[in-house]
Amino acid sequence: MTWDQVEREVRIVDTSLRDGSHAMAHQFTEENVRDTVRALDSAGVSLIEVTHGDGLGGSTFNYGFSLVDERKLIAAAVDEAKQAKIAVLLLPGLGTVTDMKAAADLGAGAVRIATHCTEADISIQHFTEARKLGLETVGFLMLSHMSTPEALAKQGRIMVDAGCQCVYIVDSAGALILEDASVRVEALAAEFGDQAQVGYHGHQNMSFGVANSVLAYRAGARQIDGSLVALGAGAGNSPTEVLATVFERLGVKTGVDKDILLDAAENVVKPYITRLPVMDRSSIVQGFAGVYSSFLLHAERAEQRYGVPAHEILYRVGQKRYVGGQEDMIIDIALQLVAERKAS
Ligand SMILES: CC[C@H](O)CC(=O)C(=O)O
Ligand SMILES: [Mn+2]
Repeated sequence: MTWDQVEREVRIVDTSLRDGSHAMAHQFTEENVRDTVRALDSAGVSLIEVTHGDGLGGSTFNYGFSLVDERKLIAAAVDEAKQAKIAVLLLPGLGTVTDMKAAADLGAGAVRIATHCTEADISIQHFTEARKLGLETVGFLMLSHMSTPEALAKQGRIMVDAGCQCVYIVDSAGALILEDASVRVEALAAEFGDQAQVGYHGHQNMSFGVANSVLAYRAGARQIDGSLVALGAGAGNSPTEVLATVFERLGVKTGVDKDILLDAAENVVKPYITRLPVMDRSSIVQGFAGVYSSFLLHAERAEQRYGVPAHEILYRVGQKRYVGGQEDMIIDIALQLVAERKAS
């Protein structure tokens, strides 16, 4: 059975094995992937994302090397999934069309193409090629808090015209608070009508992941991301098991079995997590200052190396409005802070 045959009013998409890769410092084993996909698949989750945290081709010095080649992990996920489709993430400029074709050859059925929220035009070629490959297509407008609903709708329109079937408001920094999320979703839904769906991807840095997801659904979002045990960058994503429980309590059909997800969170994912996502000072600062969640571990490493607190580094990153791809600049900020401390 495919996801569109099951009665569901909203589709819960799981990104534990992609966004969670940031929190795991990209150290997923094949066994982690197999166990997690088996559990999600049996719970009825119809789309499961598996890739390096920064998408296809992300295993590099700048972003951090994967323990296991992501192609091996994608193949393992495809092998375990009985009903679910496996999705891969691609950031144009980091991942290539060749990487996307290789993922499709391995059996991936969907690609989620992510750009900074003002740069949708760099995704056009990738959407065109993805549709030729017969992949389901999703667009991510990352760091959506940095733009207005109207501007986001225009960027979403670029993706839809290029062949994207669902555009996400991505709260990469966990910076959106309640209406901030719903007005953005509403603007996209009004722009697309029935030409494309709208999705919502939340982070828990200021604890709004699940609440924003409910508001996003009410504003018209039909795909909502989560991660088991919130496993994701920063303070993590909206927990998949909580999304399923809350939607069931609200009487919104998701087509997934919350009890299997609750069991998977406790007994499959929690035992292998090396660093539980938490709302601590650094991740809360990320939400407040609007900093990309995946910068957290980079800032923590800079703290270890240069002796300046990660939360101070992250404040400065927020002031400078850095975006994805500027991970190496975190070191510059740490060095500046060291110099300022010496000078004072
Ligand atoms: C580097 C890609 C990024 O982690 C995508 C995402 O999940 C987000 O922006 O929140
Ligand atoms: Mn994310």
